[in-house]
Parts: sequence; C-alpha cells; structure tokens
Amino acid sequence: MSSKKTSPVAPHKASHAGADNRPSRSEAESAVRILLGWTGDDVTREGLQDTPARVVRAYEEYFSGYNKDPVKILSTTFSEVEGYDEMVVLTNIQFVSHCEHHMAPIIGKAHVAYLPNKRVVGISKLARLVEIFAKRLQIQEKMTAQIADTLQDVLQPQGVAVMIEASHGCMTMRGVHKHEANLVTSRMLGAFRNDPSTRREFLSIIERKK
Ligand SMILES: Nc1nc2c(ncn2[C@@H]2O[C@H](COP(=O)(O)OP(=O)(O)OP(=O)(O)O)[C@@H](O)[C@H]2O)c(=O)[nH]1
Ligand SMILES: [Zn+2]
Repeated sequence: MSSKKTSPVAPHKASHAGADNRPSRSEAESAVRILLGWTGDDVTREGLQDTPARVVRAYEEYFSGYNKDPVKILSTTFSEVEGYDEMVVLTNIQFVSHCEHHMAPIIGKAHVAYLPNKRVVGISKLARLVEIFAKRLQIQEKMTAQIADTLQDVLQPQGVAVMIEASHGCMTMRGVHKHEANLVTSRMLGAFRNDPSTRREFLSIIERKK
C-alpha cells in the first residue's frame, strides 16, 4: 500500500476504524504478548505476566483522544466580555502524542491563539483541545491543522494561530538519533494569515513566554 494515499478526514472526527472492527481487549493483550515474545524474552516469567494487561491500559490512556469530541469541548463560550476583541493566547501547552509511523512519543508544546468574534471560550478548553488531538496517532503537521481548523470551525473567530514545537522519539531514540532536533509547525488562519502585524504580535508573545 502506498504511504502517499490518504483518506480525507474531517478535522474534528476520529479516524479510527468503527466500533465493529475494533479488536477486543483480550485480542490487544495477546498482540502485546506476541511482541514481548518476539523481543526474545520469556513471556511466562513472573515480571512479564501482567505486562500485556498493563500495556493495554497504558495504550488506553495514550489514545484516549479517539473517544472525545473536540466540538463538544468548545461548546461552552462566554459573551459577557465587555466587547473584548484583542488576541487571546495560551502558550506552552505541554503534550505527549505518538507518531503514527513508529508509535514513538512526540513530546512538545503547543501555542494557541485566536481573535474573538464576540464570544470567548474557557481557556482550559484550548488545552483540552490540544489533549484530544495529541492522544491519537499523529504526525505533527496533521495535529497542528486539526487544532486550528476545529477552533476556526466551531468558534468562528476573526482568526486562529497554532504553533507546535516538539521532539520526536523516532528521531531521538532511534533512527537518525538527533537528540536536539525539534520540529516546528504552524497554521495561521484569518487575520493571522492575512495581517502581518497580527502574525507578528502572536510570534512576539510566544517568543517572550518561552
Ligand atoms: N512530516 C513528519 N514526519 C514525521 C513525523 N513523525 C515522524 N515522521 C517521519 O516519518 C518518516 C517515516 O519514514 P520511513 O522511511 O517510512 O520510516 P523509517 O524507515 O523508520 O525512517 P527513519 O526514521 O529515517 O529511520 C520518517 O522520516 C520520520 O522522521 C511528523 O510528525 N511529521
Ligand atoms: Zn515516527
């Protein structure tokens, strides 16, 4: 199968197989047992006996974002803001995700901004939005776009900016072994894309807060 073929997925929809095709918990534990045996270790020894169940519980946490609806998260907004219409920026939102090529950790920070259009959203919801998309199998570019596009679609603000900087385990712990390499991605929409001074203000705020 070519890795170039991608199926279009709405930014805020989970892209995993439907519930009907989802393997059971015991099938997932068996798969972990097979991988453990494949390493060359003895899967029957005491220290490894409960490992398949633990790994499946850990995966449940790493990939809990498939069960959450990002649109619902953004549904609580406030309009009593005395006409506040300046930039809202939440910087340094830490996250851990996993790359869809190696299932290796992606560890980084997201900076999220929007220019409100009469309504604002609770700031924790911006961090929750990052969490939902981080806790899925990702590539960084896709995660950046999903966060920005969902904010734009649901809040319909005058603009959205998302910047992510992250270290990829598949490049640091294995493969090319570049420990210091950080991938920086961004998506600018509306005023952040069209107005250079808005974009500059966002970039200077996140630079100061690093
Ligand atoms: N653009 C992008 N690439 C990523 C991301 N995470 C991992 N990758 C890359 O995905 C690519 C997968 O390439 P392959 O050649 O199929 O995999 P590989 O043989 O394991 O490649 P190496 O990592 O170079 O050893 C690698 O270049 C990874 O660095 C990401 O978030 N964005
Ligand atoms: Zn990878």
